[in-house]
Amino acid sequence: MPRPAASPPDTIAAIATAPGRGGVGVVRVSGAGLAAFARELTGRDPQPRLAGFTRFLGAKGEPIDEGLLIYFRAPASFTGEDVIELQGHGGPVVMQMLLDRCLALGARLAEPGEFTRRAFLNGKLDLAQAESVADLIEASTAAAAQSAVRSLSGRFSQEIHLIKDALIDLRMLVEATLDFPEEEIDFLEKARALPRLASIREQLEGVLDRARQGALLRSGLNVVLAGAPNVGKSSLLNQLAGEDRAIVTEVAGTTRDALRETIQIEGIPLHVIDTAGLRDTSDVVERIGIERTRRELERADVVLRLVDAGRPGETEGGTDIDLDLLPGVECITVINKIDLCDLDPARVEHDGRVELRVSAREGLGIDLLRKELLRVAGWHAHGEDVILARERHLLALRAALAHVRLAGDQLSALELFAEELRLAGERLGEITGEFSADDLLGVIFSRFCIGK
Ligand SMILES: Nc1nc2c(c(=O)[nH]1)N(C=O)[C@@H](CNc1ccc(C(=O)N[C@@H](CCC(=O)O)C(=O)O)cc1)CN2
Ligand SMILES: Nc1nc2c(ncn2[C@@H]2O[C@H](COP(=O)(O)OP(=O)(O)OP(=O)(O)O)[C@@H](O)[C@H]2O)c(=O)[nH]1
Ligand SMILES: [Mg+2]
Repeated sequence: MPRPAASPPDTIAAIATAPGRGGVGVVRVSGAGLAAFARELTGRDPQPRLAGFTRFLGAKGEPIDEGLLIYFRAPASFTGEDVIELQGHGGPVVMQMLLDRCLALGARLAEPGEFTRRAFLNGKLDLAQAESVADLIEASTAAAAQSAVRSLSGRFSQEIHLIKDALIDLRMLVEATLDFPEEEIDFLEKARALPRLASIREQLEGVLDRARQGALLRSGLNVVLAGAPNVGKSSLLNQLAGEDRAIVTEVAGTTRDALRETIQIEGIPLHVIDTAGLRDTSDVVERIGIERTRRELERADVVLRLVDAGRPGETEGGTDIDLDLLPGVECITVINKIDLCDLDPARVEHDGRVELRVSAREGLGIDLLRKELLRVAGWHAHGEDVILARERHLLALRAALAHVRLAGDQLSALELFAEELRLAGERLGEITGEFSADDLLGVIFSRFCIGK
């Protein structure tokens, strides 16, 4: 929703391309009256939305660089304000000189996310779309990027609007009936209020489920490899990563520091953490490493508890993980080194606990392990359906669903029924930014990179 601006906005500028050297670099400027700004910079009048080859001039008319200038006249721009882009040669020094020139012409340095924030405030994007801009830039897998693009195009927002509209329709009916109390019961029948409420609930549940999948796609899972020394944790990390990342030796106590490697399975980022083997030791360095293992275990979503197939009970002075200390953490027991005792790769389940038999060194049973990781992660979605949600969206969806469920319990008190529907709609409005406080916007946009 566009908001009226009190006074003309400052002109902001930033280098929009990544730091470092590249073929082309872009300085972006947004504000009011930028045609004059462009004239000072190039010595000629810019043509809206035409990329013109020009020289970019310094204060004394000396050339800083030559490149393309694009002038987007408000409101037809990314931010909805006048925007100019200086597309110059992509070196850090020349980019900084172009930026300094813009600052000298009256622009100030943009804050992180400020261009996108202005796009939001000018009604070019809603809040969920603005967030998806950052998610797209940060996406660590192609699947996550595709989901972010769908949100950017407004698919997620549209679904939220549809549910919100259904809530409003139902509420209007209820409020109309409030004036005729004797007809309340009739109303519920005639307006098919209950089936309509049930349908809204189902839609919300569906969106929430797909959003949970998206949250997984967005942030991934922490998978911690833990167990006694020498059971093959580092070998398993290397096998999952497909390259030699961790040092592997036959010496117990090789890994000292936790090592983190992000892999992906079907587009889900998994942050696999190799840790120091657990045992009582007098070695100072190793003790600190083991302390770190325990910290990683506390942050884990999934623990792969490794055991040596040849010596299942025995831990070479090592200690096993105390699962009781890790409530809510999924644990998969991985029996490693099956090649040494003629076992086949397998997935075995007893007492609800899953055990996988693998050989990290020979690469046996690794596919089973990958599948199992997806299963415990709760991944069951198919590409198109996933909504790349943030924690903020999940909270709002859950709260909206709770209000819709409460409404179902309030059929004998229509005022309360209507109030729950109103609250549910309000929570959904938070997602698209219709009811967002300034401090929330501050938090969201400050996490963007500069120039975005
Ligand atoms: N050079 C360049 N590439 C870029 C961007 C940019 O700002 N500059 N973008 C920055 O993120 C993204 C593209 N996003 C954009 C979104 C809207 C408009 C824009 O001019 N919108 C106008 C006109 C639309 C039209 O003609 O159909 C508008 O919305 O009114 C431009 C870029 C990615 N690529
Ligand atoms: N035969 C066989 N040997 C393995 C297998 N996995 C690991 N090993 C060997 O076991 C030894 C220890 O492997 P690592 O991966 O370093 O074990 P770790 O659990 O990381 O050990 P620490 O870092 O000391 O805690 C190495 O000699 C590996 O080659 C396997 O599947 N089969
Ligand atoms: Mg190791």
